[in-house]
Amino acid sequence: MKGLSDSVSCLAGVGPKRQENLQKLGIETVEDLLTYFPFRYDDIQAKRIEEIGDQEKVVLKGVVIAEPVVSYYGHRKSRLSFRMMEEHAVVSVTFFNQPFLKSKINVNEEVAIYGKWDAKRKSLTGMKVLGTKDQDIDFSPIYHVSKEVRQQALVELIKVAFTEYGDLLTEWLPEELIERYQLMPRPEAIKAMHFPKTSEESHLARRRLIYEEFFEFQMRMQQLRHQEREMGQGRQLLYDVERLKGFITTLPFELTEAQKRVTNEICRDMRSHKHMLRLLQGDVGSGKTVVAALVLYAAVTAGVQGALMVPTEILAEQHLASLNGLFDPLEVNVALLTGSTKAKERRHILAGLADGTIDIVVGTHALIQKDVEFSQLGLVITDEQHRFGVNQRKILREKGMDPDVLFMTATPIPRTLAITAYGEMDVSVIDELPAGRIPIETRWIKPPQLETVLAWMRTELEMGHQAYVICPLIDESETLDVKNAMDIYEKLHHYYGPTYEVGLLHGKMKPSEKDHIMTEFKENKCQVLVSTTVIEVGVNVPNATAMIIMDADRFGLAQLHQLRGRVGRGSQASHCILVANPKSEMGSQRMKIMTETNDGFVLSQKDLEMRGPGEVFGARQSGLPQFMVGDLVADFVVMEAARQDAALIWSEEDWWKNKLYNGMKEKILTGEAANPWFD
Ligand SMILES: Nc1ncnc2c1ncn2[C@@H]1O[C@H](COP(=O)(O)OP(=O)(O)OP(=O)(O)O)[C@@H](O)[C@H]1O
Repeated sequence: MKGLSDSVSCLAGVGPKRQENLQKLGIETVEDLLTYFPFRYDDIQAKRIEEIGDQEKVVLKGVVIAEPVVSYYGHRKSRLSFRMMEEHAVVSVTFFNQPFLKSKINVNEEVAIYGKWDAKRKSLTGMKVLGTKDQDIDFSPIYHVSKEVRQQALVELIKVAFTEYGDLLTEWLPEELIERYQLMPRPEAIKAMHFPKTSEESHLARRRLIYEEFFEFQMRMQQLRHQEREMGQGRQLLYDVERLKGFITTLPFELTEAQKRVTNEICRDMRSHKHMLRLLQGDVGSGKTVVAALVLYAAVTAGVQGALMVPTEILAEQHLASLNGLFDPLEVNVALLTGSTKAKERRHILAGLADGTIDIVVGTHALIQKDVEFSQLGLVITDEQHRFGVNQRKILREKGMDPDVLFMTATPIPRTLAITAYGEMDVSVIDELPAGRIPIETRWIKPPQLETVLAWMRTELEMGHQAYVICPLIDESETLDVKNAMDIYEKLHHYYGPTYEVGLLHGKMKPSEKDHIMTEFKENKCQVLVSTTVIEVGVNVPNATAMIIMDADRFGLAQLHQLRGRVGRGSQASHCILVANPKSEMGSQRMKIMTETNDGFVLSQKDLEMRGPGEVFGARQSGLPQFMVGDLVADFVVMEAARQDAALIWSEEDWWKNKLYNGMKEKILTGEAANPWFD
């Protein structure tokens, strides 16, 4: 029988290769495909020519006013040019190497052209001719795609899926909620997300799906809490206070008041019968790693093992080194387990974890693989909680382990938002930086001043310091980002070489290559590191005192703050230069705020205030759960409503016995989460 959980390979035109490519986008079943929503729409009506930024991709509609001309040059190269009258202005359009398009361009006829805008020349470099009658020129959905799966192909496939499976889509939200919020029915909303007829319709569809997504999330957070209670009492970890105090006296610095406070909060949880489910928040550089070390050590003195899970191998190694440094005077056996741990070493570590001779293990997801057994796992700490979620926790439980769990994040989230976003989790905050830090000085410059900055950076390098140059996300496609980073790398290599070594780090590199270049940078064998945002989380190179962030307006405030936190980690004065030419007033404001404050909480509060509901597709804040349709910040009100609705339902005893909730029972109690929000 046909079902939405059928593999996409059941669809006409999907062979093994295509299936594999879709899988890379996270699309395995027909339902995955139908709910693979566009992240924005190209809305051509909205823009006037004066508002289009230079090099921005747009669709322009107009009447062709001069016969198109094709001229050939070079080896099989051609240029097709014509002029069209847009609403108020004459625009010249050029297509390269597509002479055959000439037949589609007729004088006095209306055309719609998708292309890149050159603001100075008032001309458009065409990329596509669109039919003007087509409704989709107004609302062309734009999906996150890959090199192998293109926009158009994806749209066609979604159409096929709708024809064959569309009528199997069902409603699961309770009637009372649909009525209360006047929500569009689910099947209709899903269809309108892909093929909206009007902007109004697309708005209503999004509204419905945002609520649905947040509501499911909140229902599952409640479910987690509920299971927590069902599980009954957790284990008390009776740690040795004297040994812990002794450890604190060996630290090379005095703990801040905030560090003491959160350590107490966590220790209290460990000592109690309750399972710990706590989020530790601290601004970049606030000293979370030390707190992690303290509580891991506490767990060890209670006779159990601890695990520290981090998202990348680079970070795992770095944390291992920090822990080993801190534990130096103590008898603690710490091991490292990642995807690249060699087989023999791995066997050795697994044996040590199973027989309890290893006290603490630091690692990546490799830690929760099937064959990893612990003797007595009592505490799991995960750094950057969004990468480790409910599902992994389930895996640990299924191994017969039920450790206390502490999530750590460097994203400073305003408290109200944190409570809503993390449902029922307890939250501890380190809201103080260690004394003696020199605040990072942040400056904002326009691209033409870059030369001056590069010259200034040379003086930093001459003082023996190191620098980061961060390249932005350019496009939906990672390939272009990498190319951009490479261009900048080439340029700097030319500029600083051979006196200074320039390195390149990007997401497409193999883990071993990344490790290699990171190590070179740490050991100061390379002085300038050009990088895409892969370095964002947690890298600690105190000798790096300068950072240049290219096209800084493409990043969200929270992300800029995270990036900036990579400098200013030592005792030297540090600088962060934002290179940006923002196209909007809001963009300029954001750059300005960055230069005015170093306080992550202030920044995230500002971010929250500035990002009105208008900017629904805005850059997502890192560190928060990831949603497919909703935006936690812009749609905060919806999230809060969903939280209250879910809490109310769970407060009803055995709500699943209520017939009105039949659809929801299936979805929440038996189904898998549609979106692993924290992964
Ligand atoms: N109380 C303290 N006094 C002085 N230095 C401290 C203190 N606590 C931590 N440090 C130092 O501050 C630096 C940053 O600490 P740590 O790496 O733990 O920060 P973090 O909160 O994990 O930051 P990030 O999220 O940016 O990685 C480290 O070099 C650490 O040794």
